Amino acid sequence: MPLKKEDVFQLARDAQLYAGALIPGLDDDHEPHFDTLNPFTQQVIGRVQQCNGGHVDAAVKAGRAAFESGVWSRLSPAERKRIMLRWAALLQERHEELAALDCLDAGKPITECLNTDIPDTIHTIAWYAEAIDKLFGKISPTASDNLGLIVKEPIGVVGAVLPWNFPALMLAWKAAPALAAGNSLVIKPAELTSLSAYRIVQLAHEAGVPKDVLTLVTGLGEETGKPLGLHPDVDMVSFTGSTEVGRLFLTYSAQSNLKEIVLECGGKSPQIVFEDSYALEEIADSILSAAFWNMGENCSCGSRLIVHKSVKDKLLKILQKRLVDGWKVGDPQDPETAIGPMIEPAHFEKVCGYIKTAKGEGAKLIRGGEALKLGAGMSVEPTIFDGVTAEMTLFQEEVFGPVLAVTTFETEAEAIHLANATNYGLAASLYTSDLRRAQRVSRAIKAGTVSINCFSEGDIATPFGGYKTSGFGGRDKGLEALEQYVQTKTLWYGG
Ligand SMILES: NC(=O)C1=CN([C@@H]2O[C@H](COP(=O)(O)OP(=O)(O)OC[C@H]3O[C@@H](n4cnc5c(N)ncnc54)[C@H](O)[C@@H]3O)[C@@H](O)[C@H]2O)C=CC1
Ligand code: BAL
Repeated sequence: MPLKKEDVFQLARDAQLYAGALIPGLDDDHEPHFDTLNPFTQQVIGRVQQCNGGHVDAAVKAGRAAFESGVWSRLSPAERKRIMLRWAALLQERHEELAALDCLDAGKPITECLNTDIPDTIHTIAWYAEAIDKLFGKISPTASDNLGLIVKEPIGVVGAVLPWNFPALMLAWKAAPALAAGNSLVIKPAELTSLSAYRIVQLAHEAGVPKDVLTLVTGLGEETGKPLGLHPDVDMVSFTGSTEVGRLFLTYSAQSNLKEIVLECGGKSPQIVFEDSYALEEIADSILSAAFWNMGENCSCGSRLIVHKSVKDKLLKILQKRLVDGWKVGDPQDPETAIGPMIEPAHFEKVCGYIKTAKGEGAKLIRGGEALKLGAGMSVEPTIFDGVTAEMTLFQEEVFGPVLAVTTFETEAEAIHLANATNYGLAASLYTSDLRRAQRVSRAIKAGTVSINCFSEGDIATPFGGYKTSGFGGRDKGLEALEQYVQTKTLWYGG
């Protein structure tokens, strides 16, 4: 019987939740482990197994043997699709349980988990399942006595290293295309949020994905993530997380077997509001969502508002009023809550540090800036700084919290210059009612996703990833993601 979210909340109160290795032969040894906490109550809600290099090696060996046996890699795409659709159906049956796990483990508002994270997780898996039996190879132009076929083959053993901010959804963004393409996959969730990953992988096995093909190693970055990055028999790693750790994966690859690396890292996304924007009341909610959705703990967070000087004061007034009327801060289990606690005390301190630095560098605090005690956890009031210049830390560095930096401009060229004036290039939004301006500016912004008159990461059909230090090696989502989990082979038939 699927668990209801109330049952999961009770299990968490009893500290009965668990996540650990899912590797054939090793998945009943739960030790050593560390505790996982509810960010709102700061109470232990369960245990997470601390996997080591030995676990990683066992998972990779299982994945390699399964890959060479063809049990999944040589299955017809239609058969893989059938199993993955069954997986999606099982997740649908369990969607309340999965939403509750991410709410409790990550402090994400339950309404978000129920309406966005888990439905998108399920849709991602179903979408790649449906895509995989509709991709055709190519025949090259040759003389009639030759035949050149260009075929796609799975890469082999893939590692997926995940962040804590969208635990279930980021797993799906990696696992769905990697498995649909026929690879074996070793998943390493973030140490702070492993609970939903454990359940989602169990359900994949129940649906028929062979246990050797899809394995899970829980644990810390150095002890579990690093051996995966350095493993000589892993063919590719797809990573989402900080740019700093993303760089490490490039060095792991260089130090080992030149495995392919795909990185989806941080951002400092601009939101440009031109003087000819649609009614400011109409765009205000979109601007606030970009800045404060998921407590600002989002790689595509629209953390820089670049606004034309003539409309700034009016827009800021509207934004502040909307923040008072909406955006309830509180217990993530409350369906009305829009802003929950920060993921952990250390991260809260980091966000507070950025607020302090912004004040010290001369930015003008116009809203928020205060620490908020939320249950036993901590959050930060949705915060807005005006007068932020391109030289300031708040303009340049990813805060990963609910802090919006406001900068003004006077010309279109200046707006473009400011938008591009960081090392990041993940996403951007622009607001204008001039179609030609929208076309010009969207092309000039160096970012992987540019939303026009809205804030969006697109949908599952559109690729997602970054320019500059926001990304490397490929994209999540879309058919582009599927392509990076296969390699190309030429078959040349002689006459
Ligand atoms: N998508 C994004 O843009 C994300 C950005 N971040 C940023 O990164 C900061 C730190 O957050 P973290 O969760 O600590 O992200 P992180 O980049 O440290 O961790 C992401 C993943 O990498 C693993 N990892 C960490 N150190 C490793 C190492 N030395 N070798 C191999 N694997 C390693 C972690 O266990 C986790 O699974 C945040 O404050 C935020 O600024 C965090 C999560 C997501
Ligand atoms: N917003 C989805 C990707 C990420 O934050 O890591």
